[in-house]
Amino acid sequence: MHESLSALVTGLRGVEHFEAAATLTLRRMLEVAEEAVSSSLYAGRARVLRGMVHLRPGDAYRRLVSLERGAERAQPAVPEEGAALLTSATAWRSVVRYRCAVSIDVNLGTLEPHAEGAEVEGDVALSEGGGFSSNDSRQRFLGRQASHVCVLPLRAPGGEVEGMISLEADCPAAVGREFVWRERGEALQLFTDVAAPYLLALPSRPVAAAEVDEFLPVVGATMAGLLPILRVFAQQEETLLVSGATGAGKSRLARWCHERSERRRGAFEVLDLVTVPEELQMAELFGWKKGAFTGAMRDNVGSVARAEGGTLFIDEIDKLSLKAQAGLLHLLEERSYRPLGEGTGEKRADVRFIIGTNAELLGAVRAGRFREDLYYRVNVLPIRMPPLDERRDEIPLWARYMVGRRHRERVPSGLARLTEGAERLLSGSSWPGNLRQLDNIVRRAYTLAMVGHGGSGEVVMEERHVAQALSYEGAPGGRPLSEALRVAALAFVQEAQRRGGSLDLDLADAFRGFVLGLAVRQLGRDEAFRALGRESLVRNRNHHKALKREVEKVDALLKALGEGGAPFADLLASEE
Ligand SMILES: Nc1ncnc2c1ncn2[C@@H]1O[C@H](COP(=O)(O)OP(=O)(O)OP(=O)(O)O)[C@@H](O)[C@H]1O
Repeated sequence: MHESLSALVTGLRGVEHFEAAATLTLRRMLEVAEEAVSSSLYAGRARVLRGMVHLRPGDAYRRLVSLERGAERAQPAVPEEGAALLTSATAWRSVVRYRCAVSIDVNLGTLEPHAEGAEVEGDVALSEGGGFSSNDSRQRFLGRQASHVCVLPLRAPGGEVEGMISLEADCPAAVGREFVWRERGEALQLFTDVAAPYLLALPSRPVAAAEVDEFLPVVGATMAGLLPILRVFAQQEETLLVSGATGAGKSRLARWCHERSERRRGAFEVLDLVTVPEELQMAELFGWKKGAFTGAMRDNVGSVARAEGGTLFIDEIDKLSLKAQAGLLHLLEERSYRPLGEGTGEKRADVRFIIGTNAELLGAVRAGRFREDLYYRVNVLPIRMPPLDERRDEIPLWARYMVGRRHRERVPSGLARLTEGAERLLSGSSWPGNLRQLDNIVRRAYTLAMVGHGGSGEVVMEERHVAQALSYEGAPGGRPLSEALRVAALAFVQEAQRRGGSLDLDLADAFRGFVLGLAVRQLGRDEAFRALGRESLVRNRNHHKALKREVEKVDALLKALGEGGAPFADLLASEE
């Protein structure tokens, strides 16, 4: 065992991607399981099937890898038939709750934590909140022949459970009896603990972004890591929960999933609860019959009926009233509903649900504003859309895509582009409003660029257009200056670290140059110096020297970064 453990450590030191680390770890752990089976009383009557690594910090899936026993080569993050290879929400909750290995007897529906003294859970706890209660998770295990499953927590250095490793075996002879998991539990946990720092820290292997389309036109490094999971989630019938900040692109992602599902030929319906008053939510969802309430002049189908055979995306779910929550829960559990004013009989709903939220739903549960049973019912396949600030590599790509789209709306042929400086400025800004805010700025900058455009030839969006568009963003709700500075400082530190000491602290003085350069560009020379409290420099005709000194610091920084260029040279030239 020690040999196997040190071989794992050596192997992990040499890998660069999460997928490789996960495959290596699973291979070793499956060997341990196999040895245990062959020396147990189930030798010859049990098969070790597969293992899975599943990262889920903050309660949303981040990465997923599975390895079939006997598969020698590293396999894709999610195999083609991956639809069946999801872990169970119940298993995940048990690992988070007990923070130790847990054995699951799928046929009996029991789960047993390995730690001494931890209480044993039976059917009741398993059926709590949407896991095995809906039979989906259990069916998933049964569907892939797993009778006995061991789940082990992946713990971060602070002790938080940020993922899990699960191992599956087929051993009908052991139904209701102790399987090998408990006996080898400590060893398996040791492998898990050794691998945890690598699994939790390594980036995902970049994937070919074949999935790119108008709903997900840009896939940077972070989104590339999520794509394998999204691809699997898209094909499920179970409810998908998409969380993320406002404007991050949740509804487009929901549409992307619909387009990749078996239901793509059906309707994609959106019900945004922000736009529906509480008293009308039930009616909007389920529809109504003429006379069901004052003002109901004729029959009306609701969102569920419109989405029949397709997908219903319900956005801002936390805005749902408690009454409508009860209605939705019934719908999700029974797959049936009754339009308002319909006397008897329920309609069947053949709909896949995708739920969107930018609120922290568990907080709403704790505050008593959201039903716990509904929370578990919608939290089956959770995914978090990262904010734009967590996928900054995408900013210039999105900007180019948005400019192109905007231009085509106005002029079907012809070209529009951003200058390097314009892209750099967008990349350096922060985006609390995410893609929606970026889209707004790009549109504004495009309009500004069109003002000076003669009407023919390429439209070029320059840095000054972007700067001007950004200047309108000083509205409340924008990021405070101190925070923006913190983000910039952090970027500087990270870059310095990456370059191993070649980025001198004095180069951070470039900030003054950026401030002055951008101010002159936006406000004009005199007004800029006045706004920044240096009017006297203009009066004494010292302003040119001051401007030159400061923008040279910008040039020095860009040179050190290897980017080159002199973004404010034109300001100096016009003074000469
Ligand atoms: N694929 C895309 N193509 C073009 N623009 C996009 C795309 N995705 C997002 N955007 C821009 O971002 C805006 C917000 O996108 P979306 O509505 O999907 O976000 P959301 O996370 O659902 O927002 P909210 O939580 O506020 O409902 C869009 O209106 C559009 O301006």
